[in-house]
Amino acid sequence: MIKEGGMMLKYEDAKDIILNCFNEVKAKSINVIKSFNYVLAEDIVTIRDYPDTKKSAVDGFAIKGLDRNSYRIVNTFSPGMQVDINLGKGEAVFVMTGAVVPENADAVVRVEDCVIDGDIVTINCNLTNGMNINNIGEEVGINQHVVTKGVLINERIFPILCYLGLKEVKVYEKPKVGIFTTGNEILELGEDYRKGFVYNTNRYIAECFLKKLEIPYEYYGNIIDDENSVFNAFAEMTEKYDIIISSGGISMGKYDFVKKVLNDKKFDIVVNKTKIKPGSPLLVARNNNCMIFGMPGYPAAFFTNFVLYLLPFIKKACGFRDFENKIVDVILKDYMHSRKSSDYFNRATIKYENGNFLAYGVGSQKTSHFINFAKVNGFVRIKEGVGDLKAGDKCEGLIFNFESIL
Ligand SMILES: Nc1nc2c(c(=O)[nH]1)N[C@H]1C(S)=C(S)[C@@H](COP(=O)(O)OP(=O)(O)OC[C@H]3O[C@@H](n4cnc5c(N)ncnc54)[C@H](O)[C@@H]3O)O[C@H]1N2
Ligand code: MOO
Repeated sequence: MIKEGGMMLKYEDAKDIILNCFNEVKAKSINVIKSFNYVLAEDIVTIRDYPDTKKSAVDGFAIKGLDRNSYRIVNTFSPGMQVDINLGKGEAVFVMTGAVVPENADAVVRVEDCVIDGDIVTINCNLTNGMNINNIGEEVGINQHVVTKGVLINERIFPILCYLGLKEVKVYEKPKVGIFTTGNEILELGEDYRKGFVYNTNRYIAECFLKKLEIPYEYYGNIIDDENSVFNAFAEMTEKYDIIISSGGISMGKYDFVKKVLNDKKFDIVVNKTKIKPGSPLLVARNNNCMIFGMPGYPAAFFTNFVLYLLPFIKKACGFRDFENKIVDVILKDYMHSRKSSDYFNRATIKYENGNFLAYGVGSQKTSHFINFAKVNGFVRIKEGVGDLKAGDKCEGLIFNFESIL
């Protein structure tokens, strides 16, 4: 157990310890219809050719023989019809877009390029072999690997599973998350404001990230600053959840009971404080198969820790292959403050302009300030020992909301 006074962990070391605490993710088979927003737990391989018959790419006439311009129409086929005829030389069939064309057809001619007179069709364009025919396996052949496991079944992947006609798919089970906040001064939304109180923000920071990933969670409530209540919350929740997120009560205050309970009771502390700003007082503990994240109370510190440590952990627990945050090289557009004693994660607006990621400051970096997070889509990481940076300097940027850049 790492107790107070132990070595504060560097960011990467803490992240590695947290990510390594991780139990194997279980997979289950579910109906494809229910698989949206799960992470795929198997590679997807085609079980047939696409298409698996020759098909017409246009509404037109499938013809046999390219040495003439008039053909006798012998049939009409629309998509889905079984086509088991072969054409004789000089014969044509009217085929709709997507219809199967006879195996031995040489080409399909668009209806606009034809003149129809009774059962004779005359062609008004140049003919080339195979024109307007989609051939067997031309999109993807049988036994081809088309989607790799570990990706989110999102609006790109889900339609592919439908296109392939899969019924069941293997996905990773999602972790069950429990959240609670602490503090006598916390008001829930909708409660009348009382001077000196704060509205519960951290609950919703957690909920927003979890909702976006469609991870099931329960909010246990706000626990008053009382040791037994905090202990009972942890004891009850470790039975029910894979991940517990608590907020507040982990610094040096008289009523910081989260820290006291996690340190004094049977929980196995794996991280106690990390050398970052904001949000150094992070406590991560394990209890059997449950991971407990005792997060700092200030919303700016809670948010930063969520992005740096919890998000990669949760994504790994969901089975994501790419669970780490996106790191880019940024050029600073504004001065950024740091102290050499820690890694400073300066909140920033990161934009992509003329081939470079540019990081703009958003004003205050005080942990007790939060409102400017409205402009934040990433952090500029000024590493320990570096000191302040000025406009034009290069640095490492971490983007947690890539959509905001595009
Ligand atoms: N003597 C010391 N004091 C502090 C230290 C230290 O090392 N020695 N560390 C400071 C640092 S760094 C941070 S960060 C904070 C962390 O404090 P806690 O995690 O114990 O959080 P609380 O004291 O409970 O609350 C801090 C602040 O945040 C507000 N808060 C709490 N929960 C919520 C919530 N759910 N939604 C919105 N705001 C919340 C709370 O009212 C306080 O204002 O400790 C420093 N102190
Ligand atoms: O690290 Mo604390 O987050 O300075 O306020």
